[in-house]
Amino acid sequence: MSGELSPQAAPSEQGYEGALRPSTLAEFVGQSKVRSQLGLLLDAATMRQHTPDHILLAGPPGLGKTTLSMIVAAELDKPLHQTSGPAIQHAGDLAAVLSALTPGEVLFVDEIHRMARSAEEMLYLAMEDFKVDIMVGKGAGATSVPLELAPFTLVGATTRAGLLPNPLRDRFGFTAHLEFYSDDELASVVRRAARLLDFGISEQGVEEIARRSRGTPRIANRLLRRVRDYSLVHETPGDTESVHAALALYDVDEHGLDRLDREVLRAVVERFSGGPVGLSTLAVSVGEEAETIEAVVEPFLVRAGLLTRTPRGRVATRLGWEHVGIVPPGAAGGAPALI
Ligand SMILES: Nc1ncnc2c1ncn2[C@@H]1O[C@H](COP(=O)(O)OP(=O)(O)OP(=O)(O)O)[C@@H](O)[C@H]1O
Repeated sequence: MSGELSPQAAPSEQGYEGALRPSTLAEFVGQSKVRSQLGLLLDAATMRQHTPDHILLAGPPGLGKTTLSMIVAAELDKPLHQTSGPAIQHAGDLAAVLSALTPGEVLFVDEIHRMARSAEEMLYLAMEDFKVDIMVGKGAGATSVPLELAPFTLVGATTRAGLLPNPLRDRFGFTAHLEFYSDDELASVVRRAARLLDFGISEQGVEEIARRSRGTPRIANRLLRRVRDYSLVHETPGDTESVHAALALYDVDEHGLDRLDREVLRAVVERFSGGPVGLSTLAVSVGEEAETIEAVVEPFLVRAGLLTRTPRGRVATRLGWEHVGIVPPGAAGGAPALI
């Protein structure tokens, strides 16, 4: 198995990321509901010999959206064309991609919520009727020429499903909401990756990495690679001590919070007295993009019970205060106004 990951096959860390991707639905760990729903959709389409409905994958980064798009193409035995919303800035960019698709091809558009409006409108017709109208010429002499497309399946991925306009969202026949993974599921991801990387790690080491991976397979794989580096350089076994030492070096705390998670939580508690604080104010205060805070940091802090979102802004929970090492107001016997 480690032959797949030989230096020739994967000369870089990015290569390892790709090599660790499961390539079938059966190998894909967790998300059991999504797996069965997707499996049924693909099986039925194969039996009918039709292209399946368009698929929208929604959820925080690193939960397997790109991996699932590759699996969809592999299960259908069709080629995959990958692009992303930010790469489609004009309707013409999309027309070029769509007109080059072969029958049954799977088109993966990552960050689909960031596609240009003009392209979105072209996509509606393409998704529904496998047609686009191409504008030829300029000004008063411009004419629209209809162009037939090969039937294709669009797999759109978004970290912010709420930003998709309704007409686009409605044209997907199936929407999968990916959830954070449980510690047990992440332990399976780590075990599988360790086997592929040919790295001997104790069961306690696996569980410790799983616990600190913010519910996210990409992070689990990344932490495993850092522990593997640590063991190699320090000539230590892949045990809990190596996991603790490596993760301490990379600022991952015992709950899996990284530097940015802690900074956001600390800002809410220390600078805004626990909140409520608005997203943009919070983003400025930690010097990060509001979108990163909303899509990457918050979902995990909310899930970990450290932060809540209220109509008036973000509020640190009692656990959140305790996590940054500050006694919440009212905790010593006063009237607690905390969640
Ligand atoms: N269910 C899973 N089982 C095993 N490994 C997984 C699973 N999901 C994701 N991974 C691993 O996590 C890594 C990240 O997954 P992927 O790139 O598919 O996430 P993503 O949701 O597309 O993230 P982003 O939105 O940031 O592009 C992959 O390299 C893959 O090895």
